[in-house]
Amino acid sequence: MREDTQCPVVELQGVGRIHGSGARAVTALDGIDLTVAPGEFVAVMGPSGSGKSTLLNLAGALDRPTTGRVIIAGRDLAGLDRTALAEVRRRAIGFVFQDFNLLPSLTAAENVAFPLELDGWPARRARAAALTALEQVGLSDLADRLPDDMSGGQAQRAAIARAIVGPRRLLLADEPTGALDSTTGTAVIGVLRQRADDGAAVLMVTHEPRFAAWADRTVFLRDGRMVGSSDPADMDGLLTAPGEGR
Ligand SMILES: Nc1ncnc2c1ncn2[C@@H]1O[C@H](COP(=O)(O)OP(=O)(O)OP(=O)(O)O)[C@@H](O)[C@H]1O
Repeated sequence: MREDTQCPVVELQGVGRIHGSGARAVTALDGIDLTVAPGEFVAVMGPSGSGKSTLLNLAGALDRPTTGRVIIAGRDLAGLDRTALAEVRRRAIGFVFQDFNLLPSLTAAENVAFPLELDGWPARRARAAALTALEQVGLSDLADRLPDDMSGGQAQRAAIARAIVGPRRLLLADEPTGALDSTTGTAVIGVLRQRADDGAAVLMVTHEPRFAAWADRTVFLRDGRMVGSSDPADMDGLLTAPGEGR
């Protein structure tokens, strides 16, 4: 057990990702080395187009690198077929997508319980875990509501509940506060912080230094390369690309 908790949950070694090919090839990431340990909360910042979502997709086994290695819970993804990759995603990883990806025909509680049921949990136990996760994000009252009847912020919180439910070791969040007001955003970041304190590895993309401040460290991307890793309070000058409004 002790040894297991020392092993990184996710490791990117010399990772590069080129989208497309030929004249249309875009180097989204180049030479990325990143390790996230159990209990560690890492923020990823950088201008639009710097490769943050690509990095998260690779760390979440949703994409494969063009070069380098991605290792999740000690398993090199290069050696896994589609079925094994899907199992790693289902069992080990919770993912909060920028556009939430809730299933429209399922209620909030059903959306949250769904990955557990896919994993063989009995329905009643999965629902109980889903209700606990919804309570953690302040959404208990909306457990039986459909995504179309929720505000953007409510849907985002349901997506976060789905990512934190169950015993997942890696939590990946792509701008999880984007649709939330400041108070709710802070509460949600508190939930992610708590997951890390409970032993999960958390990797979160954010544009907001005040949310990155909750992380143990922040890595900064620009043009697909890691250009810094430091206290978010010192990074304001790095956050905005020339001519960019953010
Ligand atoms: N499927 C794709 N096909 C072609 N190019 C892509 C694809 N996905 C991303 N890119 C390009 O790769 C680069 C990195 O994109 P990525 O979405 O990872 O950046 P980002 O930092 O997450 O941006 P944002 O903050 O706007 O979400 C960009 O130039 C983008 O246009």
